Amino acid sequence: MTPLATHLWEQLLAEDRQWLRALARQAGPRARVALVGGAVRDAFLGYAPLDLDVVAEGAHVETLARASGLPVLFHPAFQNATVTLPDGRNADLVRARRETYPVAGQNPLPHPGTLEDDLRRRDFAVNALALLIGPDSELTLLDEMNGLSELEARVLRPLHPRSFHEDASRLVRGARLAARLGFAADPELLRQVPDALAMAARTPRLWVELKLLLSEARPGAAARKLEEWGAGELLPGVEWLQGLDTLQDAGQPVSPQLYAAAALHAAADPVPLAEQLGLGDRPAALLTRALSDTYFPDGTPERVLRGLLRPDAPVPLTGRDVLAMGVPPGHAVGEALAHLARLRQEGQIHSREEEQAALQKYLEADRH
Ligand SMILES: Nc1ccn([C@@H]2O[C@H](COP(=O)(O)OP(=O)(O)OP(=O)(O)O)[C@@H](O)[C@H]2O)c(=O)n1
Ligand SMILES: [Mg+2]
Repeated sequence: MTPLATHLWEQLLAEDRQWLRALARQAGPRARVALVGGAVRDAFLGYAPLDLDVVAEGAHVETLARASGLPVLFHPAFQNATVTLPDGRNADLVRARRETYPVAGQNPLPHPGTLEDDLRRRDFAVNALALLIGPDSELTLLDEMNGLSELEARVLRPLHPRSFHEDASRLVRGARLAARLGFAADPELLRQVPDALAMAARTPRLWVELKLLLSEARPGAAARKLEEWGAGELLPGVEWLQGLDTLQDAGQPVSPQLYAAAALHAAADPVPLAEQLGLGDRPAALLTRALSDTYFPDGTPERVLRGLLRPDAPVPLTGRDVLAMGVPPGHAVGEALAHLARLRQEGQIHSREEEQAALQKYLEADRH
């Protein structure tokens, strides 16, 4: 048992270690059970892994998953079991497999394989480490693809020359990881960028990953990576997305919807982009409201987006402004605001000064 394997193991939640130990014991000495992918990567980097992917070789996955007594959703085609852990998180238990791509861009076909095959089929070396858990809980780190040294160097390298051609979504996954973890692109990644772009339209998973990018902690930084790598065409509006990152850094919460709306604003043709990303109607509707002259209070998504996209947009007068101009509290305030809204809609007032002048005129007319 190496100190590193033990160290990685100790990053896991105690209840997750207990579940994994039980799985390995249940699988027995002829099988191999390993924690793989992002969980091992994150443990190495010092983040507590919460999202567990487990590979089993030489065991019957469904039986193994059900032995814990936890709720299981089993997908026979992929020999993949989703187990709901006691605290509600989902963990994936999958049969070790090789993959072939009969049609590049489409889902691969799974074939039974060894644990090593399963590591070789993955996206990046840093995601291809396995922490083996023996039947007596002995731990071994399996580094089939040189992932450790690349984790230390903080680089992302695809595992073979046709990686991005077969699965172009890896380009977007790479940008998400690079921005989130501060990793750099290996020259081999950059060499494969054109392959991914050529396949993008035929790779539904790429658009799923791009939508996930909008839910990263700092989507603007991830979009910037895509641009730096020569793939800026996948997501327009990097400057605005980065502007939203800056607002978030300053403590303003920004939802994925808001990021999506900003990207749509930058798109030459927003309708197909919204469709490809599966955004639904809400980001487009948010964008329309943000670009309108309707009043929205400070801190609302409409106002945040308007401040970004139309920094010179006049800020309409509010009830407080109307009170400050001497209107008594009560229905008169609402009437004055309604009057201003009407003028705004008719295009008669275009600035804060014009709003004030129009209100002054309205109040004077009222007095006479
Ligand atoms: N197109 C893909 C998707 C996933 N994987 C592999 O499956 C693992 C788990 O996938 P996922 O949970 O999507 O990614 P993580 O690496 O765990 O990253 P995240 O923190 O974003 O979940 C990855 O680490 C990687 O080994 C892959 O090779 N190719
Ligand atoms: Mg994950």
